[in-house]
Amino acid sequence: MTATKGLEGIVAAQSSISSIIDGVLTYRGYDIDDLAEHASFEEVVYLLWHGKLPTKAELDQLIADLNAHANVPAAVIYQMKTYPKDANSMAALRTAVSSLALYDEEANDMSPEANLRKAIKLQSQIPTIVAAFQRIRSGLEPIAPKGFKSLAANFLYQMTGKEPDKVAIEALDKALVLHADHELNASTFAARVTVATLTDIYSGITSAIGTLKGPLHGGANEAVMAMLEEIGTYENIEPYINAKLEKKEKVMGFGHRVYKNGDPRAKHLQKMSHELGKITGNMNWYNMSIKIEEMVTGQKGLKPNVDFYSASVYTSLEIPRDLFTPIFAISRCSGWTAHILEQYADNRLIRPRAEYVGPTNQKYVPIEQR
Ligand SMILES: CC(=O)SCCNC(=O)CCNC(=O)[C@H](O)C(C)(C)COP(=O)(O)OP(=O)(O)OC[C@H]1O[C@@H](n2cnc3c(N)ncnc32)[C@H](O)[C@@H]1OP(=O)(O)O
Ligand SMILES: O=C([O-])CC(=O)C(=O)O
Repeated sequence: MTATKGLEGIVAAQSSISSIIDGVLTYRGYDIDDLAEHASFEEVVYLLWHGKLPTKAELDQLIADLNAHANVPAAVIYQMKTYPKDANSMAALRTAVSSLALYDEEANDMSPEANLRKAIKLQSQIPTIVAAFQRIRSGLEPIAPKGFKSLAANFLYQMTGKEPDKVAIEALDKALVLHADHELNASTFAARVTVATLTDIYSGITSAIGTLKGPLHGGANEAVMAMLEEIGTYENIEPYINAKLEKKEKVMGFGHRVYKNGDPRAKHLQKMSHELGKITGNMNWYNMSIKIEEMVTGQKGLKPNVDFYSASVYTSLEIPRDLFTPIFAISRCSGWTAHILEQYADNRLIRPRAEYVGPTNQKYVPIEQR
């Protein structure tokens, strides 16, 4: 038995949800480029869950269901008010989502119908939790969702209390489409491993959120913005990036386990970053990002991943830096739940082996002789 570090190249599941073949990403066979240009996030959620694009009636029903379930139990909001004001945003989300299970009477009902209903509740309540977290720590009361036709619009409204503008809604909606699913990434794998024990969907999503939080995965978008802010000015880029590369430190937002010739989502986010920079009149973060890309790709051959340009996109939308990864979770909830439903439908416990490399033939030594 020989281990493969990080399970690189190991095919660990069959799935019909998304694929990465020759650098092309598809959701249910639809190219991400096509979906990014034309589909709304709600259409993508339907596609991931049901394997087909919705009819107008099916889409309207999904939007109505999402709106109907978007209110979070009062007890969860009450608990959130007791979180430390400087709580880590992903830790807060993980804790709040875990506690949703306590107030859902069908949390442990394993029927496919109940699991789909819980997927709808999670998809609509995670944005409410993220927006409530932002308001509570700002000393404001959480706001109930307004019943907009898009989750992006509801979320922006619930976070700011203002009517969101069209540009912001469209940009966030596209970002949600781009982040929705990604084959067997670490957080989706964590979700599948968790529910393959036949535990409940809330446990699976709680595992996934904890996994997405790390800077090698979803946490990288926040780390990219922290790096841009630390660099501060265009002139500082060269010395900063050169020093990092010389020290063999990672530049956040670059590299990928699967894509070696570039992440197909990054070009969409780069374009959005450019357009939003022009609209807001602040091209600084975009220009800095382009320069960093030139250096990292030029010197290391590493290409930007989905997290790199999403940092400047979210900053242009005036979203606080530590909400970038929670917003990733809002989107990826659709993929996580699709994978959980797929896992339940044809389940087998996920239990690989480890290659043992520790000492052998040890003999117990009584404590007074050690
Ligand atoms: C949504 C997402 O999860 S997308 C990924 C988000 N994560 C990041 O952006 C964090 C920065 N990137 C990375 O840490 C990695 O590229 C990962 C985690 C994405 C992929 O990791 P792996 O497939 O395990 O690649 P690994 O870390 O082994 O890197 C291979 C080589 O490239 C180098 N490398 C990889 N990424 C980077 C980077 N961002 N900056 C500098 N060097 C890098 C490594 O140092 C390593 O060099 P070596 O062979 O000289 O030791
Ligand atoms: O697939 C991965 O390893 C990480 C990633 O890009 C994602 O989850 O979107």
